Amino acid sequence: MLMLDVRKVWRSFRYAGQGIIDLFRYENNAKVHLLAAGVALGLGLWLGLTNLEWALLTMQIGLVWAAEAFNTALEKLADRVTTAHDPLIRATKDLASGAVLLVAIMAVAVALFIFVPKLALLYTN
Ligand SMILES: Nc1ncnc2c1ncn2[C@@H]1O[C@H](COP(=O)(O)OP(=O)(O)OP(=O)(O)O)[C@@H](O)[C@H]1O
Repeated sequence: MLMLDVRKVWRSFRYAGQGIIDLFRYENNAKVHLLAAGVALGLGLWLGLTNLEWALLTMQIGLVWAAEAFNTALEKLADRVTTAHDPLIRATKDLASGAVLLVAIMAVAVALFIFVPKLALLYTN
């Protein structure tokens, strides 16, 4: 029978929340992404965005944070496997951080598409 264990769901949320707190508390790159998101949200509030632009911006911020979280998780797992120099660990970590970089580049591109025309309009009027 379909029975929902609400306490288990709540516990999972708490663990996930702790993961998010740890991410922004201990990971330097995540702090950079947090700052960048703050700047983008501030710019959005200042310049005024459409619902679709807010949706795109929010999505990009979420994607970068999630990629950073996955990257951090993989790094920790890799360090558990070995901290000795290892070509597969190097490849794993480079690929994971490459994924973050890809998403971050796309986020910058989306931000430019949204903000540049608005800033141009502001400074040409
Ligand atoms: N055990 C290892 N063997 C080989 N190369 C490694 C190893 N650990 C780290 N590296 C190399 O050093 C880089 C940085 O790894 P590190 O674990 O220090 O992550 P970080 O400085 O937190 O990087 P990131 O910016 O991706 O969060 C890796 O991308 C990889 O190229």
